Amino acid sequence: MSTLQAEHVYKVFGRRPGAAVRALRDGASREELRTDGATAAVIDASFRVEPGEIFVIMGLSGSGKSTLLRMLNGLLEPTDGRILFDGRDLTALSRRELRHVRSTKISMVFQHFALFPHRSVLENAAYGLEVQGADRADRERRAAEALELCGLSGWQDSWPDELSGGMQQRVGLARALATDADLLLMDESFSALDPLIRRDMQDQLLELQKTLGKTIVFITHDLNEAMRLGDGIAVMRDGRIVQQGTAEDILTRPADDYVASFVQDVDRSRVLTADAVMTGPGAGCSCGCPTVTPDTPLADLCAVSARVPHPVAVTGTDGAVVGTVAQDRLVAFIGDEHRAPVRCEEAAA
Ligand SMILES: Nc1ncnc2c1ncn2[C@@H]1O[C@H](COP(=O)(O)OP(=O)(O)OP(=O)(O)O)[C@@H](O)[C@H]1O
Repeated sequence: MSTLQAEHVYKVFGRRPGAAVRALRDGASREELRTDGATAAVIDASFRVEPGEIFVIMGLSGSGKSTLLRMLNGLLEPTDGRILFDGRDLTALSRRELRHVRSTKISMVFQHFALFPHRSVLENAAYGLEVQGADRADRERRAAEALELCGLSGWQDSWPDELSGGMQQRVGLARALATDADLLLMDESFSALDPLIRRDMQDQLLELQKTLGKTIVFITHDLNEAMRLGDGIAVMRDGRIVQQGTAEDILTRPADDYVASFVQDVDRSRVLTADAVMTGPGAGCSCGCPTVTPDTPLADLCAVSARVPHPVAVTGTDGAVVGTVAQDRLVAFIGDEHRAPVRCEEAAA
């Protein structure tokens, strides 16, 4: 499993990129650079993706996501800063070494499935292995395994145009998985799919991730998708990462008004879980009423809370009470209200 790290990475397109980075460090704005003919696509991006983690880079169009992703797989060279893959500086590798890393350690899954129309599903899934130079029997075996993982066994001999959009994207995913690469880079991979199929794909990715434990960087402009998938999320705006954290961090402590305006439409009851709202275990509960686990979404916690006449106990894997959630606190979190509750007479005063 692999670690990926970006250290103060900049990418400037256009005139005098080195001078533009110095100007940015001295406080110049992106607009000022633009009048000088330079576009600062990525500005001072730093993050670390741990092995087996799904790291989501989220931002609107033009915020710099794709440029950042292309630097992560060495397709673009940073104007400044370093990309470390398993501790090795990608920018310091020779072309040959970089090609080797890209074909064996890193796989990409694109938004538009990029399948070859005149190759069968199996041949499409085997494409990355062909690039690696694997022999035919090996490629077919590994591609068939990957297709099975993605729920496509039985479709090996079909042509891409016989498959629905969701299935084609699964072939794209199988192609990325077949190579055994540790790092998957997914660029808006589910954005072209209908909402229900998109949700299915997200579930399937989370399911696969449990067994395969890849290190995944996932680009999206959809905050709900980011929150469903991401162990860690970076929110980009105008080339900068304006906030990094878990879905809960971003939802409950947005770094600025921009992030706050983004999260206002998120369904908090589905994203937040019991451990975000629980307080200390207190006296616990011995009456045998229903309890929840820390990863229970608030929507499900509400259902339990409605049936229990006192705070709901949150229990760990060993059954011990690790926290409690009072109903007023639960309602406050769903309503994005963090102040202490007030009593009627105080409210009226
Ligand atoms: N090759 C290039 N030359 C000049 N400017 C570029 C180049 N590639 C990207 N840019 C600019 O860099 C900025 C960031 O673009 P980028 O494509 O990385 O954003 P994005 O968040 O991925 O957007 P989208 O979701 O629309 O792809 C934009 O202003 C874009 O116009």
